[in-house]
Amino acid sequence: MGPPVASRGRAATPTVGKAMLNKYARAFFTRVLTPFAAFLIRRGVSPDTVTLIGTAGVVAGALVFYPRGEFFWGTVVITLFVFSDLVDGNMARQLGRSSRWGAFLDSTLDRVADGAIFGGFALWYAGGGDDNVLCAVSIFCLASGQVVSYTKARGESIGLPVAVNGLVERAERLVISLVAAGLAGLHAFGVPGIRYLLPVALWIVAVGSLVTLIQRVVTVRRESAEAEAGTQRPARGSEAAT
Ligand SMILES: CCCCCCCC/C=C\CCCCCCCC(=O)OC[C@H](COP(=O)(O)O[C@@H]1[C@H](O)[C@H](OP(=O)(O)O)[C@@H](O)[C@H](O)[C@H]1O)OC(=O)CCCCCCC/C=C\CCCCCCCC
Ligand SMILES: Nc1ccn([C@@H]2O[C@H](COP(=O)(O)O)[C@@H](O)[C@H]2O)c(=O)n1
Ligand SMILES: [Mg+2]
Ligand SMILES: [Mg+2]
Repeated sequence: MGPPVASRGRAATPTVGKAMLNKYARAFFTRVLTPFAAFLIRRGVSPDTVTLIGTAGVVAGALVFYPRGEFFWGTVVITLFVFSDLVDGNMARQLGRSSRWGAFLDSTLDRVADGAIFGGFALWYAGGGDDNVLCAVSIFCLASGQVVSYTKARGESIGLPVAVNGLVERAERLVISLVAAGLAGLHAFGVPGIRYLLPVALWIVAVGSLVTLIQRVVTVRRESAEAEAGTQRPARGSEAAT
């Protein structure tokens, strides 16, 4: 087994097949957030500090507000902190200090933040939201999102490129859910007919995550078969010798 293909995180991510947001929105937000990242660097803040505080803010916003059905304020708090996930890497790159540890910390805490967001939805539907089906859909979104990310991490750890990102990456999962939750939260301010956006978004994320999971598993199976065939193919001329 060779060394992990993508052990340094984003630099090794294949550019083909990137999902739309990661392809286009990331470049835009990089331009917008670079001055802020530079400001934090000048103030002596480290990328790891931004990663940790950003995750803590997302977790707090999700678990304080969502289980009570306060979707507007929960989404406002989460949105304030979630962009730290783009700022930390930006700071590391400006400092020339992108590291394996940073990639590990970033990805690991992404999973924590996602767990809190979809866990917050599940807690609402298990309690005051009183909807077992939507509670189950929220749990499915939580679990499938984690597994989707795991497929890439595990595939790369066994030396495969995993050259597919799939239909619904993390950025899509977050944008679809958070935009819908923020808008659904306006129901509390008297905006009619809007609270159904969150259930619709959760179903979209659930189905999209399942499709993405299948895309990634199929890719890893193909790449794995190609890699095995490559290593098991007899050396040239060895057939004649036996
Ligand atoms: C009047 C109504 C008011 C409503 C209140 C406010 C609403 C605000 C609504 C939404 C805001 C959504 C913001 C979401 C921003 C997400 C940014 C982000 O952090 O994305 C993370 C993503 C991935 O980062 P990484 O590369 O660090 O992570 C990798 C990833 O997790 C992999 O997982 P996988 O994809 O495989 O499942 C792991 O495998 C890997 O380990 C890990 O490293 O970053 C990006 O992809 C970059 C693109 C970001 C795009 C952001 C787009 C934001 C678009 C719109 C926001 C504003 C919309 C406002 C609408 C308001 C509507 C009312
Ligand atoms: N504390 C951190 C966080 C991130 N990195 C590096 O940035 C990459 C992720 O970039 P994002 O734009 O998606 O945040 C990650 O793979 C690391 O290389 C870091 O070094 N320290
Ligand atoms: Mg990050
Ligand atoms: Mg991240």
